[in-house]
Amino acid sequence: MPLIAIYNPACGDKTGKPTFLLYVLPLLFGKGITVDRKVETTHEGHAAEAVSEFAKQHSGSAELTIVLGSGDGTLHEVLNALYFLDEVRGTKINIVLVPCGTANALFSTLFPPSTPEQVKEDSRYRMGSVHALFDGKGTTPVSLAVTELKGGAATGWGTRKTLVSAVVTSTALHAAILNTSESLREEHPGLERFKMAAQLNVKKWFKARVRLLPAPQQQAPEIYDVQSNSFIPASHEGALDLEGPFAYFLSTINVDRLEPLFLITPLAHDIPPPPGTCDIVVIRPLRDPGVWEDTPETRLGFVQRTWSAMAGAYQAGAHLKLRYGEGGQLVKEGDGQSVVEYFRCGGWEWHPEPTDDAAHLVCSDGAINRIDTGGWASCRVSTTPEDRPTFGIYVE
Ligand SMILES: Nc1ncnc2c1ncn2[C@@H]1O[C@H](COP(=O)(O)OP(=O)(O)OP(=O)(O)O)[C@@H](O)[C@H]1O
Repeated sequence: MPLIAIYNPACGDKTGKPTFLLYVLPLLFGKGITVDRKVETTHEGHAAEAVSEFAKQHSGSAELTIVLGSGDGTLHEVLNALYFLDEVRGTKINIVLVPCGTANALFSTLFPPSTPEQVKEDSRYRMGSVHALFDGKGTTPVSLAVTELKGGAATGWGTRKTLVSAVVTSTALHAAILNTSESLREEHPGLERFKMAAQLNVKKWFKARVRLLPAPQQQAPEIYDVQSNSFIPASHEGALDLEGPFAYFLSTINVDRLEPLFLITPLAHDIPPPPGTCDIVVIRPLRDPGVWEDTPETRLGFVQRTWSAMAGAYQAGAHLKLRYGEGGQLVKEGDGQSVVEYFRCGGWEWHPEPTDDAAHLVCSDGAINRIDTGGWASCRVSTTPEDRPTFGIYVE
């Protein structure tokens, strides 16, 4: 089976190159596995170029293997390059994932670490996917969310850009954090840059309207009900509209976390999602009984609510229990409004208010894109993989 090994030497704490030279390539060699091409990426987009060229050369192969040393961003590049390539329609793409990035959301979901340091320091743990290849284990399918950025009146109404995500698609605070964090990468290569970026953006509210769409097998989008610990229909039929403003709007597939210990969508693990669905976490400040309007004061006052929810995600998903108590304080029990709304459905539309520039950012696995003024974004979990390649990751 054709096999390409690619590593990004610049991602995370820049250990991709020594990891491949000291561990991955010798292990493959020791097992007699032929590496048809080896690529050290030299620039953004290089991984996409390399896999596209390799796939074209091996057009017609039923399967291709990619040994990838990266974070979620380079994986995103690879998936986007191959998803749209005619030469690999119907091809099974098997990925051996070696975590070399900053957050490594997909790897740490598939291989939950016992400590956050394990992803950086435990070389046996980091080779989990490599060993799964050796052991002849099958691959776990990777679901994909397809996001279309639609133009506005000034730029034409059609689809301006299509993005494929395997981890996260978000707007609002999370997209703002990823946008800011890129400028901090050089000085702060570790996870701390996401916390610094959060500090800089947490006061913002994002003006938009959302439509949640049911998956093919759902009558309606579903919402998590903490009392019954299950998902229940969120509307009587069809789509569900959510009015903003939003503090947080984020959807995931394949993962329950965005960092080894940041479990933002923990139900993706606890209540396994049916095919064709994504998990969505929303925070809307106007659900707070103490917030009547959008003013600089209410935005400032809400900051602590958002921090509490984010802190809960770091405490094994405790944010799902947070609700507004009678005195306005946050509590973990009772029947007050939940701070976080947790949905499961087939996709969503995000319609930003044209005047709110910050609401126009869309994050797709860490890559930041901008919706045209007057435009909107449509995200759907892919349910028609027949005319596309399929992707799987080797997991122990
Ligand atoms: N040699 C290079 N120099 C600079 N950037 C590169 C190079 N090779 C690849 N890139 C880019 O580096 C970016 C970051 O990579 P990646 O997302 O995999 O790591 P990360 O951001 O550290 O980890 P994570 O996404 O898990 O937080 C990608 O957008 C990729 O295109």
